[in-house]
Amino acid sequence: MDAATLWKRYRDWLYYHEELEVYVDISRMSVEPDLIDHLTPRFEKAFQDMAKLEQGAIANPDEDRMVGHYWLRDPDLAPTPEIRQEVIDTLAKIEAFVGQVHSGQLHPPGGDRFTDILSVGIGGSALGPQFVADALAPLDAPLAIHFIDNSDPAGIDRTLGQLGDRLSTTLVFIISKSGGTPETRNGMIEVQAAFAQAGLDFSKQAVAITGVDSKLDRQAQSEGWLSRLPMADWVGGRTSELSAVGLPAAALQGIDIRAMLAGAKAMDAATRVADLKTNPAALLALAWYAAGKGQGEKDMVILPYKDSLLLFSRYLQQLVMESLGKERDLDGNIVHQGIAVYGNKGSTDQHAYVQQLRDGVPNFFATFIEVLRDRPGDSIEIERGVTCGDYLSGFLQGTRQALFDNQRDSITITVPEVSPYYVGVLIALYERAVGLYASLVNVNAYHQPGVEAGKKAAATVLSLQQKAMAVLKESNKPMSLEELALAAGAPDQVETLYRILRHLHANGRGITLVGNLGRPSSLQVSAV
Ligand SMILES: O=P(O)(O)OC[C@H]1O[C@](O)(CO)[C@@H](O)[C@@H]1O
Repeated sequence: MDAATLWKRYRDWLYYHEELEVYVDISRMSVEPDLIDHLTPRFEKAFQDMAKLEQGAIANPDEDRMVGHYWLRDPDLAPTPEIRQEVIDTLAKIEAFVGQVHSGQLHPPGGDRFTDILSVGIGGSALGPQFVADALAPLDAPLAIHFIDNSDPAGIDRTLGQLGDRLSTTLVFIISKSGGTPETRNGMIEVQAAFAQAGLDFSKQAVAITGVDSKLDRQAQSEGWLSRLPMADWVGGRTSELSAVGLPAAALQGIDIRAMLAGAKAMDAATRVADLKTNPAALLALAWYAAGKGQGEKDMVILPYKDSLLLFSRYLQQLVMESLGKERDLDGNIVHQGIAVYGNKGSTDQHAYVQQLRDGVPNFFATFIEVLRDRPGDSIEIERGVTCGDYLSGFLQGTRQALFDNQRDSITITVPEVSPYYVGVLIALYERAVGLYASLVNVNAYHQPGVEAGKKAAATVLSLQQKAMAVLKESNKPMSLEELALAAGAPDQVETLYRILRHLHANGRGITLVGNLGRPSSLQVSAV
């Protein structure tokens, strides 16, 4: 394509929202006019689907739930006065709680002020708060945040070690919509044990953020925890950052949550427009469709050229992959849908995997996130007339060009700055794009049946471990793996058993393994 044609194409496709000061450029994506014609009726349906969802339709038929994250930033859109009031009351409760913590009215038993937050949660109950903290928390945040988002003992120790003596002034958030996620439960029990060991009263420093009347909610109530903040049934984990999941921690760190909500609300309005070329989320959905032929054939590589947006790709990974990665479509057909998402940040990635993006397997499209303002205040010149920020900007343009020259497509999203408002804008933009794309490819974006399989299998493994240990304690002679599996009632689970025993052995957990560890059939196992 010659320069004049490309420049025309750029101008034809460029989306700019004057009030929001946000640009979306899909001119470097191969979108054929035929595709637009083909998708126009589907987009009409997608816009209608989103309108129905915002009006309170059951958008998640499997779970018989409404999907209402849009109401969080504009309660007037809520489908009933009760939900509207629920949103307003929860925000008021969050702000009152934050005010009391900041003023010291709510304080730990052993100090005047809380100094830290320890946020325990996983998936949607962690990724939003992590992204927002990394993007926006000021260096002198009133409270510093730490996360436990896994069942990894060493990871938990590391986080607790970082807190050290400040555990006595740490506010603990246990965040789980369902209130029953094992990793979060495990993290909570570990933290409770650390409190007990330090002679501290966990309940005086703990806050439950969970669905009303969940197991966690009931526990917090019966143990008299410091506070309980409600998660609405109609907010999904991966769209919960602007709910009680993300707002309390953000506000405690001194982040302007009203600005985050305002940014999301403004982007919601911009993406409500039922017209493909003037709706930035629809443009993204169209570009994704064009790249992967509506079947996720190309991965989405997110390249924010700003350090503070580093975790955006991890956040989007859940939002996009848990929403779109589905075996069946809404009619029950097997479709194996999804778009793989990964990314890090530019220009750092230019010295890592951009080599493959430029020259290697062409199985992706890139999304550049450009931030116009380099830093608050002026920059020094690195060379005559050139700043560090000019370099970053040049690297972005250069990589975009180099990819295009080698037939690698890219989208560019441009925002003026990284601020609470624009984090809200970006979250809302992608939430809507995912909703629209899901409608284009006819999948339910709001359930996650696939996650259950791994959870069930893990429960089976732990149950086998308990049975095997019980058998070993009863037995007075060493057994082979096959004998033990048979005695534990799982003759076809020898490999699983071998791996369980190897792990127990490595941790000195009451078994002896004699034989060659690399030759399972040589092993004899007994209880210590
Ligand atoms: O907030 P919860 O209920 O603990 O769930 C955490 C995460 O687990 C999932 O349900 C998947 O297992 C996610 O969808 C969710 O964000």
